[in-house]
Amino acid sequence: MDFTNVNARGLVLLGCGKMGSAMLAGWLADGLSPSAVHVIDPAPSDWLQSQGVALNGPLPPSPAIAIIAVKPQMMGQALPQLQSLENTLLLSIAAGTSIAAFEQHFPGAAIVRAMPNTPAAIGQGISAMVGNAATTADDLDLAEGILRAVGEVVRLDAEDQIDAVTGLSGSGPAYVFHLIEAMAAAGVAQGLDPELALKLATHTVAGAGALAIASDEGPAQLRINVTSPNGTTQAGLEVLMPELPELIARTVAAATSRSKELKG
Ligand SMILES: NC(=O)C1=CN([C@@H]2O[C@H](COP(=O)(O)OP(=O)(O)OC[C@H]3O[C@@H](n4cnc5c(N)ncnc54)[C@H](OP(=O)(O)O)[C@@H]3O)[C@@H](O)[C@H]2O)C=CC1
Ligand SMILES: O=C(O)[C@@H]1CCC=N1
Repeated sequence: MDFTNVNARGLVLLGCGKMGSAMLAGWLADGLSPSAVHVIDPAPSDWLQSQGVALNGPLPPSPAIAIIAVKPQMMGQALPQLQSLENTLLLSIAAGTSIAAFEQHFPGAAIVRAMPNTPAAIGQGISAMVGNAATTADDLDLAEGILRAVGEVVRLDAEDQIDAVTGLSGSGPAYVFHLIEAMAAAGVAQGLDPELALKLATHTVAGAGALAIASDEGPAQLRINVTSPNGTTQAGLEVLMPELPELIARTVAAATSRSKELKG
Protein backbone atom coordinates (compact mmCIF):
# COMPACT_ATOMS: atom_id res chain seq x y z
CA MET A 1 0.00 0.00 0.00
CA ASP A 2 1.23 3.49 -0.86
CA PHE A 3 0.48 5.45 2.32
CA THR A 4 1.68 8.85 0.97
CA ASN A 5 -1.78 10.46 0.86
CA VAL A 6 -2.86 8.86 4.15
CA ASN A 7 0.38 9.95 5.84
CA ALA A 8 -0.23 13.50 4.61
CA ARG A 9 -3.92 13.75 5.61
CA GLY A 10 -4.11 11.35 8.58
CA LEU A 11 -5.90 8.17 9.58
CA VAL A 12 -8.37 7.89 12.45
CA LEU A 13 -8.98 4.57 14.20
CA LEU A 14 -12.13 4.43 16.33
CA GLY A 15 -11.68 1.49 18.74
CA CYS A 16 -8.34 -0.25 19.08
CA GLY A 17 -9.08 -3.64 20.60
CA LYS A 18 -8.27 -7.03 19.08
CA MET A 19 -9.06 -6.22 15.44
CA GLY A 20 -8.13 -2.54 15.53
CA SER A 21 -4.69 -3.25 16.98
CA ALA A 22 -4.10 -6.24 14.66
CA MET A 23 -4.80 -4.04 11.65
CA LEU A 24 -2.89 -1.02 12.98
CA ALA A 25 0.17 -3.25 13.50
CA GLY A 26 -0.08 -4.35 9.86
CA TRP A 27 -0.43 -0.77 8.55
CA LEU A 28 2.50 0.52 10.62
CA ALA A 29 4.64 -2.36 9.35
CA ASP A 30 3.55 -1.52 5.78
CA GLY A 31 4.56 2.16 5.83
CA LEU A 32 1.83 4.06 7.69
CA SER A 33 3.54 6.81 9.68
CA PRO A 34 2.69 6.75 13.42
CA SER A 35 2.49 10.56 13.35
CA ALA A 36 -0.44 10.31 10.89
CA VAL A 37 -2.49 8.06 13.22
CA HIS A 38 -5.16 9.30 15.62
CA VAL A 39 -6.69 6.59 17.81
CA ILE A 40 -9.84 6.98 19.88
CA ASP A 41 -10.10 4.28 22.56
CA PRO A 42 -11.15 4.66 26.21
CA ALA A 43 -8.43 2.35 27.60
CA PRO A 44 -5.37 2.27 25.30
CA SER A 45 -3.30 -0.88 25.73
CA ASP A 46 0.41 -0.79 26.63
CA TRP A 47 1.18 -1.84 23.05
CA LEU A 48 -0.86 1.05 21.64
CA GLN A 49 0.76 3.56 24.00
CA SER A 50 4.20 2.49 22.77
CA GLN A 51 3.43 3.07 19.06
CA GLY A 52 3.93 6.85 18.94
CA VAL A 53 0.40 7.50 17.65
CA ALA A 54 -1.90 10.29 18.90
CA LEU A 55 -4.31 8.99 21.53
CA ASN A 56 -7.70 10.48 22.30
CA GLY A 57 -6.56 13.92 21.20
CA PRO A 58 -8.22 16.39 18.84
CA LEU A 59 -8.77 14.97 15.35
CA PRO A 60 -7.54 16.58 12.13
CA PRO A 61 -10.50 18.16 10.25
CA SER A 62 -10.19 16.04 7.11
CA PRO A 63 -8.21 12.81 7.50
CA ALA A 64 -8.10 10.53 4.45
CA ILE A 65 -9.87 7.68 6.22
CA ALA A 66 -11.49 6.77 9.54
CA ILE A 67 -11.69 3.09 10.45
CA ILE A 68 -14.54 2.11 12.74
CA ALA A 69 -13.53 -0.90 14.86
CA VAL A 70 -15.78 -0.79 17.91
CA LYS A 71 -18.30 -3.45 18.88
CA PRO A 72 -21.70 -2.95 17.23
CA GLN A 73 -23.25 -2.50 20.69
CA MET A 74 -20.96 0.52 21.33
CA MET A 75 -21.68 2.17 17.98
CA GLY A 76 -24.28 4.72 19.20
CA GLN A 77 -21.90 5.96 21.87
CA ALA A 78 -18.78 5.88 19.72
CA LEU A 79 -19.83 7.41 16.38
CA PRO A 80 -20.48 11.00 17.57
CA GLN A 81 -16.70 11.19 18.14
CA LEU A 82 -16.29 11.21 14.32
CA GLN A 83 -18.94 13.88 13.72
CA SER A 84 -16.40 16.67 13.03
CA LEU A 85 -14.77 14.85 10.08
CA GLU A 86 -15.24 16.25 6.60
CA ASN A 87 -14.42 14.66 3.26
CA THR A 88 -13.20 11.52 5.04
CA LEU A 89 -13.82 7.96 3.84
CA LEU A 90 -15.44 5.90 6.60
CA LEU A 91 -14.45 2.23 6.69
CA SER A 92 -16.36 0.07 9.16
CA ILE A 93 -15.23 -3.43 10.08
CA ALA A 94 -18.05 -3.93 12.58
CA ALA A 95 -20.29 -6.97 12.37
CA GLY A 96 -23.97 -6.22 12.01
CA THR A 97 -24.09 -2.43 11.72
CA SER A 98 -25.46 -1.65 8.25
CA ILE A 99 -24.41 0.98 5.75
CA ALA A 100 -27.87 2.57 6.21
CA ALA A 101 -27.20 2.96 9.95
CA PHE A 102 -23.91 4.74 9.19
CA GLU A 103 -25.63 6.92 6.57
CA GLN A 104 -28.07 8.10 9.24
CA HIS A 105 -25.15 9.31 11.37
CA PHE A 106 -23.12 10.69 8.44
CA PRO A 107 -25.48 11.84 5.65
CA GLY A 108 -23.77 12.02 2.26
CA ALA A 109 -20.53 10.41 3.48
CA ALA A 110 -18.60 7.81 1.50
CA ILE A 111 -18.86 4.62 3.54
CA VAL A 112 -17.25 1.22 3.02
CA ARG A 113 -18.39 -1.73 5.08
CA ALA A 114 -15.89 -4.56 5.40
CA MET A 115 -15.50 -7.82 7.27
CA PRO A 116 -11.89 -8.86 7.99
CA ASN A 117 -10.67 -11.67 10.24
CA THR A 118 -8.00 -12.06 12.93
CA PRO A 119 -5.22 -13.60 10.77
CA ALA A 120 -4.91 -9.94 9.70
CA ALA A 121 -2.61 -9.73 12.74
CA ILE A 122 0.06 -11.57 10.72
CA GLY A 123 -0.89 -10.18 7.31
CA GLN A 124 -2.87 -13.30 6.39
CA GLY A 125 -6.42 -12.12 6.85
CA ILE A 126 -9.16 -12.06 4.27
CA SER A 127 -11.59 -9.15 4.08
CA ALA A 128 -14.74 -8.70 2.05
CA MET A 129 -15.85 -5.12 1.34
CA VAL A 130 -18.72 -3.16 -0.21
CA GLY A 131 -19.18 0.60 -0.61
CA ASN A 132 -22.28 2.82 -0.49
CA ALA A 133 -23.53 4.91 -3.43
CA ALA A 134 -21.37 7.87 -2.38
CA THR A 135 -18.08 5.98 -2.74
CA THR A 136 -15.90 6.76 -5.76
CA ALA A 137 -13.49 4.35 -7.46
CA ASP A 138 -10.68 6.11 -5.55
CA ASP A 139 -12.50 5.55 -2.24
CA LEU A 140 -12.88 1.84 -2.98
CA ASP A 141 -9.22 1.61 -3.98
CA LEU A 142 -8.18 3.33 -0.74
CA ALA A 143 -10.32 0.96 1.37
CA GLU A 144 -9.00 -2.02 -0.55
CA GLY A 145 -5.40 -0.86 -0.09
CA ILE A 146 -5.90 -0.43 3.66
CA LEU A 147 -7.41 -3.92 3.93
CA ARG A 148 -4.86 -5.47 1.56
CA ALA A 149 -2.07 -4.32 3.88
CA VAL A 150 -3.28 -7.04 6.26
CA GLY A 151 -4.23 -9.80 3.80
CA GLU A 152 -6.41 -10.75 0.84
CA VAL A 153 -9.43 -8.62 -0.17
CA VAL A 154 -12.59 -9.46 -2.10
CA ARG A 155 -15.22 -6.97 -3.25
CA LEU A 156 -18.89 -7.86 -2.80
CA ASP A 157 -21.68 -7.01 -5.23
CA ALA A 158 -24.22 -6.37 -2.50
CA GLU A 159 -24.19 -5.55 1.20
CA ASP A 160 -26.54 -8.41 2.08
CA GLN A 161 -23.72 -10.90 1.37
CA ILE A 162 -21.78 -9.59 4.33
CA ASP A 163 -23.81 -11.53 6.91
CA ALA A 164 -22.77 -14.80 5.28
CA VAL A 165 -19.18 -13.55 4.96
CA THR A 166 -19.22 -12.81 8.69
CA GLY A 167 -20.56 -16.30 9.44
CA LEU A 168 -17.94 -17.92 7.21
CA SER A 169 -14.63 -16.02 7.21
CA GLY A 170 -15.16 -13.37 9.92
CA SER A 171 -15.94 -15.93 12.60
CA GLY A 172 -14.19 -18.76 10.73
CA PRO A 173 -10.81 -18.56 12.47
CA ALA A 174 -12.57 -19.55 15.70
CA TYR A 175 -13.95 -22.70 14.05
CA VAL A 176 -10.48 -23.62 12.82
CA PHE A 177 -8.90 -22.97 16.23
CA HIS A 178 -11.53 -25.26 17.73
CA LEU A 179 -10.67 -27.89 15.11
CA ILE A 180 -7.04 -27.63 16.23
CA GLU A 181 -8.12 -28.05 19.85
CA ALA A 182 -10.26 -31.08 18.96
CA MET A 183 -7.54 -32.71 16.85
CA ALA A 184 -4.96 -32.19 19.59
CA ALA A 185 -7.29 -33.68 22.22
CA ALA A 186 -7.96 -36.64 19.90
CA GLY A 187 -4.20 -37.19 19.55
CA VAL A 188 -3.84 -37.16 23.33
CA ALA A 189 -6.67 -39.72 23.56
CA GLN A 190 -4.60 -41.92 21.22
CA GLY A 191 -1.60 -41.73 23.58
CA LEU A 192 0.38 -38.67 22.40
CA ASP A 193 1.91 -36.14 24.76
CA PRO A 194 -0.32 -32.95 24.84
CA GLU A 195 2.44 -30.62 23.64
CA LEU A 196 3.34 -32.91 20.76
CA ALA A 197 -0.33 -33.43 19.83
CA LEU A 198 -0.93 -29.66 19.74
CA LYS A 199 2.13 -29.10 17.56
CA LEU A 200 1.07 -31.85 15.14
CA ALA A 201 -2.51 -30.53 14.97
CA THR A 202 -1.50 -26.88 14.52
CA HIS A 203 1.02 -27.56 11.77
CA THR A 204 -1.34 -29.95 10.03
CA VAL A 205 -4.05 -27.28 9.82
CA ALA A 206 -1.57 -24.55 8.84
CA GLY A 207 0.16 -26.73 6.26
CA ALA A 208 -3.10 -27.98 4.75
CA GLY A 209 -4.37 -24.38 4.50
CA ALA A 210 -1.15 -23.21 2.86
CA LEU A 211 -1.24 -26.16 0.43
CA ALA A 212 -4.89 -25.42 -0.43
CA ILE A 213 -3.87 -21.84 -1.33
CA ALA A 214 -0.69 -22.78 -3.21
CA SER A 215 -2.01 -25.76 -5.17
CA ASP A 216 -3.80 -25.68 -8.51
CA GLU A 217 -5.93 -28.59 -7.26
CA GLY A 218 -9.12 -27.90 -5.30
CA PRO A 219 -9.70 -29.12 -1.75
CA ALA A 220 -11.63 -32.22 -2.86
CA GLN A 221 -8.70 -33.42 -5.01
CA LEU A 222 -6.20 -32.56 -2.27
CA ARG A 223 -8.28 -34.70 0.12
CA ILE A 224 -8.30 -37.54 -2.40
CA ASN A 225 -4.51 -37.22 -2.74
CA VAL A 226 -4.13 -38.02 0.98
CA THR A 227 -6.53 -40.94 0.87
CA SER A 228 -4.99 -44.31 -0.05
CA PRO A 229 -7.58 -46.95 -0.96
CA ASN A 230 -8.51 -48.85 2.17
CA GLY A 231 -5.84 -46.95 4.11
CA THR A 232 -5.86 -44.92 7.31
CA THR A 233 -7.34 -41.70 5.90
CA GLN A 234 -10.25 -43.58 4.35
CA ALA A 235 -10.98 -45.11 7.75
CA GLY A 236 -10.93 -41.65 9.35
CA LEU A 237 -13.00 -39.94 6.65
CA GLU A 238 -15.68 -42.64 6.88
CA VAL A 239 -16.36 -41.29 10.38
CA LEU A 240 -15.91 -37.58 9.60
CA MET A 241 -17.58 -37.05 6.25
CA PRO A 242 -21.14 -38.07 7.13
CA GLU A 243 -21.14 -35.63 10.07
CA LEU A 244 -18.98 -32.59 9.25
CA PRO A 245 -20.82 -30.83 6.37
CA GLU A 246 -24.10 -30.66 8.29
CA LEU A 247 -22.35 -29.49 11.46
CA ILE A 248 -20.41 -26.77 9.63
CA ALA A 249 -23.55 -25.72 7.73
CA ARG A 250 -25.39 -25.24 11.04
CA THR A 251 -22.40 -23.40 12.53
CA VAL A 252 -22.13 -20.90 9.67
CA ALA A 253 -25.94 -20.49 9.56
CA ALA A 254 -26.04 -19.65 13.29
CA ALA A 255 -23.25 -17.06 12.92
CA THR A 256 -24.88 -15.61 9.80
CA SER A 257 -28.23 -15.21 11.50
CA ARG A 258 -26.56 -13.60 14.54
CA SER A 259 -24.93 -11.12 12.14
CA LYS A 260 -28.41 -10.30 10.79
CA GLU A 261 -29.76 -9.87 14.34
CA LEU A 262 -26.95 -7.44 15.23
CA LYS A 263 -28.37 -4.98 12.66
CA GLY A 264 -30.75 -4.04 15.46
N1 LIG B 1 -12.51 -10.10 16.68
C1 LIG B 1 -12.75 -10.53 15.42
O1 LIG B 1 -12.39 -11.65 15.02
C2 LIG B 1 -13.43 -9.63 14.44
C3 LIG B 1 -14.10 -8.49 14.85
N2 LIG B 1 -14.74 -7.71 13.93
C4 LIG B 1 -15.46 -6.52 14.35
O2 LIG B 1 -14.49 -5.59 14.81
C5 LIG B 1 -15.06 -4.78 15.84
C6 LIG B 1 -14.13 -4.81 17.03
O3 LIG B 1 -14.04 -6.15 17.50
P1 LIG B 1 -12.87 -6.57 18.49
O4 LIG B 1 -11.63 -5.86 18.12
O5 LIG B 1 -12.90 -8.03 18.56
O6 LIG B 1 -13.46 -5.95 19.87
P2 LIG B 1 -12.66 -5.34 21.06
O7 LIG B 1 -13.63 -5.24 22.20
O8 LIG B 1 -11.38 -6.09 21.26
O9 LIG B 1 -12.29 -3.87 20.54
C7 LIG B 1 -13.17 -2.78 20.58
C8 LIG B 1 -12.41 -1.59 21.15
O10 LIG B 1 -13.25 -0.45 21.11
C9 LIG B 1 -13.10 0.23 22.34
N3 LIG B 1 -14.23 1.08 22.63
C10 LIG B 1 -15.33 0.85 23.41
N4 LIG B 1 -16.12 1.93 23.44
C11 LIG B 1 -15.54 2.86 22.66
C12 LIG B 1 -15.87 4.19 22.33
N5 LIG B 1 -17.00 4.78 22.76
N6 LIG B 1 -15.03 4.89 21.54
C13 LIG B 1 -13.90 4.32 21.06
N7 LIG B 1 -13.53 3.06 21.37
C14 LIG B 1 -14.34 2.33 22.15
C15 LIG B 1 -12.93 -0.89 23.34
O11 LIG B 1 -12.43 -0.41 24.57
P3 LIG B 1 -12.82 -1.23 25.93
O12 LIG B 1 -12.33 -2.64 25.73
O13 LIG B 1 -12.08 -0.48 26.98
O14 LIG B 1 -14.31 -1.15 26.03
C16 LIG B 1 -11.98 -1.80 22.60
O15 LIG B 1 -10.63 -1.41 22.78
C17 LIG B 1 -16.43 -5.35 16.16
O16 LIG B 1 -17.41 -4.53 15.55
C18 LIG B 1 -16.42 -6.73 15.52
O17 LIG B 1 -17.70 -7.07 15.04
C19 LIG B 1 -14.68 -7.98 12.60
C20 LIG B 1 -14.02 -9.08 12.14
C21 LIG B 1 -13.36 -10.02 13.01
O1 LIG C 1 -17.87 -12.60 16.97
C1 LIG C 1 -18.08 -11.52 16.42
O2 LIG C 1 -19.18 -10.95 16.54
C2 LIG C 1 -17.00 -10.87 15.57
C3 LIG C 1 -17.45 -10.68 14.15
C4 LIG C 1 -16.64 -11.66 13.35
C5 LIG C 1 -15.67 -12.20 14.30
N1 LIG C 1 -15.86 -11.73 15.48
